[in-house]
Amino acid sequence: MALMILPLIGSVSVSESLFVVTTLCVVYLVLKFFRTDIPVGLRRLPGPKALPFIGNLLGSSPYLSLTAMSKRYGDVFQIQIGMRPVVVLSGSETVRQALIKQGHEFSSRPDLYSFRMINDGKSLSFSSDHVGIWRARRKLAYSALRSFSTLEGTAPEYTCVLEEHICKEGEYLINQFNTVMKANGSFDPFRYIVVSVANVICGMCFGRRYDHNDEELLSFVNISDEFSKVAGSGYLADFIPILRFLPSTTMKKFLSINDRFNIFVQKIVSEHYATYNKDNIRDITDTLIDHCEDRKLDENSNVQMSDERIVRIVNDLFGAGFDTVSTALSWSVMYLVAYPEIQERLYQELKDKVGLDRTPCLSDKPRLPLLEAFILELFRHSSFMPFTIPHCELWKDPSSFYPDRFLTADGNDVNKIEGEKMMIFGMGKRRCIGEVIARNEVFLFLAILIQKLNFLTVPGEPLDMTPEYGLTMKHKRCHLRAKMRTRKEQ
Ligand code: HEM
Repeated sequence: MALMILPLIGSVSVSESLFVVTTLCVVYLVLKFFRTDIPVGLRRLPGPKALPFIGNLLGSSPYLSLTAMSKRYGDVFQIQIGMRPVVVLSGSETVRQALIKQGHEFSSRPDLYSFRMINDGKSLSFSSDHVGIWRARRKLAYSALRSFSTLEGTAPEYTCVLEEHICKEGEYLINQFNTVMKANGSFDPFRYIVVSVANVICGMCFGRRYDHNDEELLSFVNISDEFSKVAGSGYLADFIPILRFLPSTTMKKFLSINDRFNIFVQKIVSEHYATYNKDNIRDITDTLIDHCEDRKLDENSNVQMSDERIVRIVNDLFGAGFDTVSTALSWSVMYLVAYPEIQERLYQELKDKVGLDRTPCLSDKPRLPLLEAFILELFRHSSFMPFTIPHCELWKDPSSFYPDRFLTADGNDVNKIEGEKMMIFGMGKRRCIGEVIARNEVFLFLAILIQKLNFLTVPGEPLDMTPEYGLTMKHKRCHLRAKMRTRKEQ
């Protein structure tokens, strides 16, 4: 700014000069105000030099820029995003030290402007509260999820209600892929997978499912990438506060998705309140209403939460439950297409260990080690939630997609020690509470799809596996083909 003004100084008026000097003073004072002083005896963390107001530029793939910086500055360094100082931790030991050994200190979330817009600022996942109320809500959410996912199914062939929902949605998904294939010759995998996955969590939270063409459901699940971009710290006004006052199409879209989502959930919660019967708890929403009635809250923390806060937990579960799992499954289909020989091996494993006459089930897991290894490798290689991944030095030949790295030497089992290095669900006090459900969903949906369908590219359309940055990184929307497996192939 000063460089641009200096050559002109000879021809400017006194009032213009005064204006320039005043502006420079204000800028200086603002910079001084936001500068964080280091307490005596402590050192400033290493890190790249930041530009005033803008901070460090991370480009469109922040996880790659940060990985490059960690090579230069080490496992603990500081950057500046806009006007906010940010400490970056990398390397599994450092992350473990922070999130497990010093778990309490690191269990909060930053108080970002965009996070306050999610779930009216009362989100279990995004709000900066990390003690009393957050702990009580997390406990409640966890127990509601656990009791509902282990509940018995409505028919004897299903061991639990989660299995029943996934099996039914898996069959609907196959029919849907076949219908669209017949009509159009190809399909957009995410568009259909997201509805099936949303239906599983809808079944558990609200006891209902939606049609693949339901406009209301599609109006927010099918554009969840817009939400993910902002929630993945991609919104500049979170870091440069003055930008909040400027019109922003990103924020407009973000607010609109949040609104549609809240209205959708609120309507169902109101219907549940109207028909609630203590002796017939139908789903997770009823469980939460039941808790409001009983006030059976965290006995240890003496925390009292409003009814509204308790019922809002269902927003968090539904929101966290569909975007993550559908992103994982959509990537899985991309990898199956990208590595046809692995797809064939997975099909053979299913054919040999489960057969083709019955639908796979959750108890088939120990019989299908290659599928388990494929899922672990998918989590590792796609790293679609990039800020929880372990340092790549942990893996031999990290850029290859190689599921066998997660198998024992004889190939008959999953190598548990290697599997436990996979930290896509986070760790410590904020670790994902939906991990068991998510792992089961990805496993069973995939087993059902691979048993029946062979996924292929569309001729002439090369596969683009470049991830698009967001809280959950998605592949670009694309078209694929699927063919029903015939008995002849067996
Ligand atoms: C493959 C699927 C999934 C992945 C990769 C995943 C990953 C994660 C990660 C990385 C976190 C943040 C951990 C941290 O901050 O350190 C998280 C939090 C969370 N997840 Fe998941 N998740 C998945 C599926 C699910 C499902 C199915 C549900 C619920 C049904 C769920 C519910 C939550 C909730 C409520 C939180 C917030 C916890 C808190 O802040 O206390 N997730 N998840």
